[in-house]
Amino acid sequence: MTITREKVLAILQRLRLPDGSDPVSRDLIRALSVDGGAVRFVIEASDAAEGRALSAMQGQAEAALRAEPGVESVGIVITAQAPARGAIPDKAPSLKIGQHPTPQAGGPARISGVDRIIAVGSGKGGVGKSTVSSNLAVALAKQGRRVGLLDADIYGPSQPRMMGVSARPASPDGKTIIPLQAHGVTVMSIGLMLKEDEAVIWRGPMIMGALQQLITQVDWGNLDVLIVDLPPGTGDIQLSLCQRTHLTGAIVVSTPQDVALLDARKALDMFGKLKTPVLGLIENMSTYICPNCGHEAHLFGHGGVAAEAVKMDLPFLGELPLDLSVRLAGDAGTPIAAGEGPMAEAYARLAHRLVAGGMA
Ligand SMILES: Nc1ncnc2c1ncn2[C@@H]1O[C@H](COP(=O)(O)OP(=O)(O)OP(=O)(O)O)[C@@H](O)[C@H]1O
Repeated sequence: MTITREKVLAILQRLRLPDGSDPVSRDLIRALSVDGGAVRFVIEASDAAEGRALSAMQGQAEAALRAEPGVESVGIVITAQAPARGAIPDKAPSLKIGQHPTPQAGGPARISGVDRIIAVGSGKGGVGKSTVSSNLAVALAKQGRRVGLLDADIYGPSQPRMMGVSARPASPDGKTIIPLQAHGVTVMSIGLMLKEDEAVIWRGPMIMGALQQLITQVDWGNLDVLIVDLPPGTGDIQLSLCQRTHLTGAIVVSTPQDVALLDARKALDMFGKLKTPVLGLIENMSTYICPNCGHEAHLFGHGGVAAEAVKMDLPFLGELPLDLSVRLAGDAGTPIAAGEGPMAEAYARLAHRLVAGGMA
């Protein structure tokens, strides 16, 4: 007898809270994972008082789950956010971006009209994940694919600058958000909904709500592939995206440096735990060729990501050189892949590989 995520949710839905509602409909269950017979999840209370009130339910949930055939262990954690009055906005910005996520029945959902979704992640920040996302999106569009780019880096959205878009997306009916178009790609970023220089200080549920809105409220149209530029690390956004959205898979970007690789391994471990297939690894800032003398240098080392891919039995998708033109193009809002030259060709090869493999 095996236990499934759906079965766990059905059991939890039978429990009653003091107000007569159940924890699933109240959207209190987070990070549910069912790994063999091990069931783990977080009950998220809105404050400490609710957390205390919910601790009775923790025992009932554990007893109900343990009684279920196939369940070997149950791990439940109650978290309660301390209210930080004044510091954290309760109200979301316009278009109500940043609401609490609504409960979602069943497993990860597909986006209607979108054939594939690829998440681009990294363990460490600054390794070029956003650069790879935008250039890959543009390179795929150049090969005739219908491509969307979602900037899910809520804390540091960089796609508006890299893709050269700044207009606020329209919402004729106040609900659907019309994404922007740039370099043949349909683009949406939380950065387009916020004022420039405005810091996002949201609690986990609001962040997850914002992500859910960006995915479900944006009119993505018909896409062959949606590229999702994740924030660095292994936090709420990654968890929420992998658990709520049906992903084709994830690509992990790293530099060959040991410290970056160390963090990349954590990202790979996270995708493994969340059962998101890893489509492959990319080595960015691999080789530097001096524009004056042609000397080839390896500022962050070389080949470390390819070696890691072999070790982990994962596809190595390619290496991208460190090249000043990449940064300048990104800063100027026209990804290097939109033009011609060796870097554009490197991205074209990467895009071709994904298309040939049925991944994009
Ligand atoms: N191959 C490259 N050659 C030269 N510069 C690069 C290359 N890749 C990325 N960069 C530059 O490095 C900086 C960091 O890149 P980027 O913002 O894409 O990284 P990131 O991993 O998305 O960072 P963050 O952690 O902020 O999300 C940017 O200025 C970008 O232009």
